[in-house]
Amino acid sequence: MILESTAEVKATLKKGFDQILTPQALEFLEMLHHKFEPRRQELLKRRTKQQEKLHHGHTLDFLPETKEVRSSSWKVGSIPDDMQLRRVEITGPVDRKMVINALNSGADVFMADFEDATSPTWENVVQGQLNLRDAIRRDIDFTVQNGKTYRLREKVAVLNVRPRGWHLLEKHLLIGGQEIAASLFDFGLYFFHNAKELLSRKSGPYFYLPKLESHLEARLWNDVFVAAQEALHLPIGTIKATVLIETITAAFEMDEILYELREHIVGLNAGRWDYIFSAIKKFRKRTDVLFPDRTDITMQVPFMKAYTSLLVKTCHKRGAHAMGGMAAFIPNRHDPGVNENAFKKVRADKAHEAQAGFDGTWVAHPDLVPVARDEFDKVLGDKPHQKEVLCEHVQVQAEELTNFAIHGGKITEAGLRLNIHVGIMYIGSWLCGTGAAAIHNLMEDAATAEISRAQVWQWLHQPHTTTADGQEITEARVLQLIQEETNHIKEEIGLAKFKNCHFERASQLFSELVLSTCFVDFLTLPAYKYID
Ligand SMILES: CC(=O)SCCNC(=O)CCNC(=O)[C@H](O)C(C)(C)COP(=O)(O)OP(=O)(O)OC[C@H]1O[C@@H](n2cnc3c(N)ncnc32)[C@H](O)[C@@H]1OP(=O)(O)O
Ligand SMILES: O=CC(=O)O
Ligand SMILES: [Mg+2]
Repeated sequence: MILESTAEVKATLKKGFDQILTPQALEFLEMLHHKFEPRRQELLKRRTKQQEKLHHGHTLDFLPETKEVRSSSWKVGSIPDDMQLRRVEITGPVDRKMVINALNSGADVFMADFEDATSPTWENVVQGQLNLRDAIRRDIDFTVQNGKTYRLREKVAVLNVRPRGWHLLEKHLLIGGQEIAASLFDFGLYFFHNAKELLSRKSGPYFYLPKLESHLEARLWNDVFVAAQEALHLPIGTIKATVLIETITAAFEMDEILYELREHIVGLNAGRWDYIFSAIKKFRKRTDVLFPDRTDITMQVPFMKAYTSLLVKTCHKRGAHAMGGMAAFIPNRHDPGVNENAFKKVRADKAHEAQAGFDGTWVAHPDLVPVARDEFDKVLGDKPHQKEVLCEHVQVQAEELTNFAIHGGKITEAGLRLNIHVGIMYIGSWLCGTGAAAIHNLMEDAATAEISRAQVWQWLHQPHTTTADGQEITEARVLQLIQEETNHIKEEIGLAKFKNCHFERASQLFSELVLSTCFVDFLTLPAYKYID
């Protein structure tokens, strides 16, 4: 029986978009939606229930019901040749120039990002698919106003794609009147159009999976992969994925996540920024857990060290790559001082990661590729990875993953102000269609901005929180600082940009997010209402 399609695109189709949103591709998305939407919704409800339990004093621990998975001996499946060496991975949004620059950057892998680094306007997400499709076929160029043309070099980075997380919807595609999950939209279109082409070019459909909160969410991805491969008559295991461990709940289920996806997974990545956000979010009401200024939550604090060392150990035990994360320092080609600082900071961060046993890492900017490579080369030499480092001495208990004490950490007026400034700047940029921005020489994206607004929320809603000078953080004080920082931003970027990019709305949204007694799970959920 042939069912009539119920897919409905609620947006205009720009030039070329019809080549992505073909009837066959929509039919494929429809199949994924019908098969998996009910489970996605159940899993989101499960997140809410778990949060309630944490509010009521429960803490996190390794799962008794999956003890066998942790204690038995098994390994992940085969890893394709072109995913063996991933010493340096560049990440970035999916706009045409950036895609070409990233593929040409000299990095081993390019993670094209529909998540933290992309503001998911209709234009960005569909044009992004077109850009990736063209890049895979080496049929891509881009000319800027001054006449400079961008083209692919002979040797380019291996492409991995990060679809949006399970919590987001794509409002422009309805299936039977229901908005499709953004994860299925991004994954489905990329896979449908490119899987076979990639295989013919001796690569494959490779993904990064963001913001998973449990192994059951990994199981859902695994089932999506199986259904997608079957639909295109491709062998199971064709898809390969790296899962970001960037929620504190997932840190307790790393073995289980690898196991659920064992035919498809090649590694775990330490997504440090969302991880910090998740720790704040999950424990935001616990009066014994009050996080200091964002700048004090470094990779060296106990809970971050515990999680990253457990990640390396778990990956290596199971034959998977352990991938490091993003140092936020961004160079500036016009400012040698900023450059020098960024290189120094990133070098130190990458040196730590390489020594801790990671097999590769992320950079946010092409100029950082050689810096990160250099530090990994020093430790790895000629080897593609260091999976033989088993870290058997590492013993991480639940208490260490949830030991949020930060020696010497303080909440300061400057830290409060900075969080407000960065939060509004980032939301303004996101509403204007840009999902990653250099703000005061730091890379800010959806994950880092979440930390800023979650911290202000926590400091305001935990009774009688004070800054180091003894002043209480009250609603009136936060509102005053929001007003002052909004004015500073207006001066900094100029009235025209302030108005055109809806910074007033960004400031309003930031206020709502931090003042509301009910914590909003992701800032991108309410912000999505304001973009087309
Ligand atoms: C927490 C996480 O999830 S981290 C992963 C998600 N975040 C990201 O991926 C952020 C990626 N980085 C970026 O988007 C950018 O580097 C920014 C926005 C931070 C800074 O970008 P810019 O302000 O354009 O930097 P800058 O002006 O120094 O760029 C110089 C050149 O490098 C290019 N470039 C900079 N970053 C990247 C990148 N990540 N990928 C490809 N090209 C890049 C620019 O396009 C520019 O090219 P051009 O000279 O041909 O015009
Ligand atoms: O996605 C990466 C992160 O740090 O968050
Ligand atoms: Mg993230």
